[in-house]
Amino acid sequence: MDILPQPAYSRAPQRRRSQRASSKTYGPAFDQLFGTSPYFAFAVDQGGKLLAYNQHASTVLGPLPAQARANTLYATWVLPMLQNEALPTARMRGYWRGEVELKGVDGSSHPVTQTIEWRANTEPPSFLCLAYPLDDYDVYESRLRFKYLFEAHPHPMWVYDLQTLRFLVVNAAAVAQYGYTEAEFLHMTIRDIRPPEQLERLAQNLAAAPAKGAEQSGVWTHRRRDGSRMQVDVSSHSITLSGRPARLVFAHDISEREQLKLALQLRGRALEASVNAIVITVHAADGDLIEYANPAVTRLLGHTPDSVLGRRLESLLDLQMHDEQRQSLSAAMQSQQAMTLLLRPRHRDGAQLWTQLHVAPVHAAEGAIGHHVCVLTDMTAIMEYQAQLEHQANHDALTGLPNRALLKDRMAQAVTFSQRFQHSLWLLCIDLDNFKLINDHLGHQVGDQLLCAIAQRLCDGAHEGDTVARLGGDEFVLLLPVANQRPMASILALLQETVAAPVTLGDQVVTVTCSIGISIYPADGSDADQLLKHADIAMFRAKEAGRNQSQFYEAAMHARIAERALIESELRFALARNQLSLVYQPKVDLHSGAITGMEALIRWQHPTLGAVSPARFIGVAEETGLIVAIGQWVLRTACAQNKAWQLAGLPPLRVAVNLSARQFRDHILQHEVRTALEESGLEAQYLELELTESLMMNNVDNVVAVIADLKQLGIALSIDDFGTGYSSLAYLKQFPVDYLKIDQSFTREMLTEPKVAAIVRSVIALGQSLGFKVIAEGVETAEQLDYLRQHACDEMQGYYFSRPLSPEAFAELLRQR
Ligand SMILES: Nc1nc2c(ncn2[C@@H]2O[C@@H]3COP(=O)(O)O[C@H]4[C@@H](O)[C@H](n5cnc6c(=O)[nH]c(N)nc65)O[C@@H]4COP(=O)(O)O[C@H]3[C@H]2O)c(=O)[nH]1
Repeated sequence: MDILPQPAYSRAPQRRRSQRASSKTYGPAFDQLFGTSPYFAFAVDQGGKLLAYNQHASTVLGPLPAQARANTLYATWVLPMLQNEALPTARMRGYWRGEVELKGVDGSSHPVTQTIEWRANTEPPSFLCLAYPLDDYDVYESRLRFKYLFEAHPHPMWVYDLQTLRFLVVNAAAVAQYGYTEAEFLHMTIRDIRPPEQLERLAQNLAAAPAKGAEQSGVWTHRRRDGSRMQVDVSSHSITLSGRPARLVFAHDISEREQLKLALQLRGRALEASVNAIVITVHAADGDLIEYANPAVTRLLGHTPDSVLGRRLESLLDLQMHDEQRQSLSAAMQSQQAMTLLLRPRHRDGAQLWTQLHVAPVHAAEGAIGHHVCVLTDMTAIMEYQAQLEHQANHDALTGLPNRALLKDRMAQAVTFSQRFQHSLWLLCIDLDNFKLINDHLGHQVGDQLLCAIAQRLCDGAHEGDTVARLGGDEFVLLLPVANQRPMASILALLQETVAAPVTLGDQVVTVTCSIGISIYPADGSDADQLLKHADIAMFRAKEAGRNQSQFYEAAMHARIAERALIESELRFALARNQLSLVYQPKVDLHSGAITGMEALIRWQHPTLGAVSPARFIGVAEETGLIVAIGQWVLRTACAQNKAWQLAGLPPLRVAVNLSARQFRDHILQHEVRTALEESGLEAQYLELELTESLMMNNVDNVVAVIADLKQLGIALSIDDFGTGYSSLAYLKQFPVDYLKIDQSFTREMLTEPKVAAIVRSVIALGQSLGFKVIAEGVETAEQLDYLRQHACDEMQGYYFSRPLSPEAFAELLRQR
């Protein structure tokens, strides 16, 4: 094993011939190989008889006595240990190596490393013994060093022949780590432990092998016996082994280290690439200081990582404004456990953020907390979105006012407050009058703008603590929590004035009034729902009472609302269930007494409610829109009935049908009228439509256009309830009407109220001067009849002549006359 630094005397090997004495018995090959070797070389047979020895052995150990040479070696050069242990072991295993002391003939002692190889194929079979002298202490010590550095080295080491690339010697760690036995290694070349893709690199490396002794190193992939691979850090030195150029290789398995390095690199990269700001603080006597900050810190807080090193986390987060958060942070940094906090740090530019801070303590080897890993997640967008969602859930999208949900919440708080401090609480339900008309005529955009403008005005007038809410549509609510300290009457008046002030929307000026319903805590309800319901009822009452009014809730209103709800639900099925019918009231010429026509009046016979008068359900039908379908049915039924009477031979008369404003709004009236006439076959001159005065005056432009269309068909038109609305004479003359109908309230009072009588006379004179016929409704007495006749009223309608009659009764009346 001459990989040891060679002893001084071996550097100039004596190339003398070996003793020839035994060459015949052991063969010339021995002389050739070992004759001039600077080491001890000798061969013995199984009995210990010396077969050959080289010159170095004979020179250093001394020539053997003749009988020893002839008989046995043991008595001279070899210690008993060699005889008793080494040779039997070599015989058994093929090889033995160990340190022994050879004994010179003169009694001198020669420490050597002895290798013994069993050679079964020589004649006779023999042991080839090679020994390296260790008599020099340095050599001995380097041998020991070798033992520990090479053989017992924990990392694989080997020597390979630079020409054949064969392994010449491998250590135990190589055997253990590569999985090959030592014998297998010695039959392999260094190519065998390389994966194919590295062979070219190996070849290049070998070609560029450095000069003797120079170190070469690099990271390679090696293959184990089982095919698995490992990353090895290889360093090698050129040496000479048995006179041949070789390289001593040291291979350090760095697979784990590389994996660890990769894992660390990945983690480092993850830290750098994290969208969350990550800060590592180190524990210091007077508080934790920042030791590391990733780039996300800049994105989140505006500070560069370098600029925050050595600072405190608390100062980085700039939490001066938030005492409580500062305390929580300090508690988290002192806690032994991971903690998560919601904080409001400040960006370097002053912007307030929302962040979630997760603080995790890192324990040092001794167990104490050495570091804290602090992860800051930007929650600003999430929190803002959450706030936005909350706002959306609690506010009206159009006006931004609190919606019903938030109003109820505020009401619940206000009720609690009022209970505790014995205050009263007012709830005002404000509904815009005729808002639907504005929407329909001016468009939804203008409608929306108007709602926003009204919302703004209500807010402007509200006191601190009041809530202005929008419940949808044109309905606003005002919650006045400490109302008993305020002059409510003036508040209501001011409210109505505020709403009614003209609003300029683009190039239009819009004016809208409102109806206000008021409920008061605790008198009108003990909770939000009740108070809202009752304010709503009162608001409906205000609307019924003629709009632009305010109305306080009264218990009786509740019954009316309940009845209205009942009517509404039942009316939906009235048509389909054939519960509706028409009665006809004759119109009579005041001069001739002849029947000139009849007004068709609707009747509803309900199985449980009985006969429901039009006064109870027409208004509901108009509000719910059911009047459109009901109106169509009335029109078709009246036309069909009139035609049926004519076909039955009765004198042709004109049937008058009442129209509601809603029927005008849907723009299908002309179509409906034509269809009713066509289906029934009735000529247009036998149909009259009665329009109320307020209907005509509220939609002048639209009504004028529709009336012009209808008049072209040839039908007659009358203005119903004349005198109850606010007719403008300027408009009146635009309508091509045939009749003015004096409202029955005037007929009823004209004989007792001189002013009413004057109105009646004026209407008659006005109508006739405009070319209309005038008909008085509700004539019940002969006196009324006389008065009307006296003042040249054209026609009358009333119980005095006849109540409304069923079709059969009406036909009978006609027949009798
Ligand atoms: N006290 C008294 N009343 C008299 C007298 N003569 C007639 N009346 C009643 O006066 C109302 C006249 O009808 P209107 O003014 O058009 O007033 C009608 C009309 O506005 C509406 N209406 C009735 N039928 C219809 C319909 O088919 N369509 C529409 N849109 N409204 C209708 O309902 C209102 C009430 O109808 P009715 O209850 O049938 O009431 C009828 C009639 O029965 C009298 O001498 N004394």
